[in-house]
Amino acid sequence: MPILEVKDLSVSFIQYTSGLRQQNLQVINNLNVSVEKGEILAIIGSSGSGKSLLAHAILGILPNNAQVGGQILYKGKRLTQERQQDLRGKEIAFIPQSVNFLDPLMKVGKQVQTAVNHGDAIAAQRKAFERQNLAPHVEAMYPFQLSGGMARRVLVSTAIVSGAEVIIADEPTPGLDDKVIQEAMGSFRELANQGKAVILISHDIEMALQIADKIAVFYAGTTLEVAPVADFTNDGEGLRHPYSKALWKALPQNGFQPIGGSQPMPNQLPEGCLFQPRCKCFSHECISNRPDTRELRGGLVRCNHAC
Ligand SMILES: Nc1ncnc2c1ncn2[C@@H]1O[C@H](COP(=O)(O)OP(=O)(O)OP(=O)(O)O)[C@@H](O)[C@H]1O
Ligand code: NI
Repeated sequence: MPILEVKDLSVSFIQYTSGLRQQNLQVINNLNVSVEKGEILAIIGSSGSGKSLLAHAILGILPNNAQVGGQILYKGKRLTQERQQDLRGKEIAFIPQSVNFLDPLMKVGKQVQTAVNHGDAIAAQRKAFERQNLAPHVEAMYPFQLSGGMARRVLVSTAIVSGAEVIIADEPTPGLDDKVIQEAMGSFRELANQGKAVILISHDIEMALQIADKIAVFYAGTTLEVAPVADFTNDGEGLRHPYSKALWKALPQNGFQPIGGSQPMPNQLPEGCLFQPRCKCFSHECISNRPDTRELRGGLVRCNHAC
């Protein structure tokens, strides 16, 4: 059984346009994804595809004007708002996209100590800092005194000391140098090897392929495919969706064959398949009929024609 399972998740925002007119902006559409203990699931997809919103929906930190449909299950039980509040930072830890989540007025050592749920907080913080290559004097520093890489490592330390079973990291490595990225990835692998489930959100497909066990490909607020990492090989013939194949072939080592067009905005989604306007192999059915997610060859796909 997956430790965390997202079934048919939808998120929309109620927006007020001119006067009191209401508009419902659908930003996540019937999204399905799951993660097992000991596994790293990478979520890839371009900007605006819904990666951060999925993380926020799992943690229960969406803004008040968000409406959520579908189900999120943790250990087989529905993750209600109450459970989300109880588990956040304890069993489900979040490494946010922005280092601004650090409290600017609190020394970073103290911040990490407050994330410890069991045992000696100071010892746990020091052990995590050592593991993250943060020198002992860093604990007495404030966030503004840290480099971007150090601030990231403090955030990773917070997740490590929490002892959480599910760790969700949203773009943990933007703008960092290779060495720091490798270190961060090493920490995630270590957590997975300890039996934790890690969800890693990333723009960087190559990095995701290096570290993850399973890749979810997001597009316009849904999952077009979930595939074991081993399917991203050769010509991509093991992949299921034309978009994942196109992403794979757009990588430099695969000939850098870009695809035309762009991801539709949430208020301009096509009626049928979300990828249809950019798809080379669409049929009449794809224009009128949005395919459901289905299981295929040990993965998931949302395409009328994948076989
Ligand atoms: N509070 C909000 N109100 C209305 N629309 C929103 C809100 N928050 C996010 N969105 C929209 O939802 C979509 C998904 O946003 P999200 O932040 O999840 O994208 P992302 O995949 O994380 O992108 P990035 O890679 O840039 O971080 C975007 O179109 C975004 O504009
Ligand atoms: Ni994001």
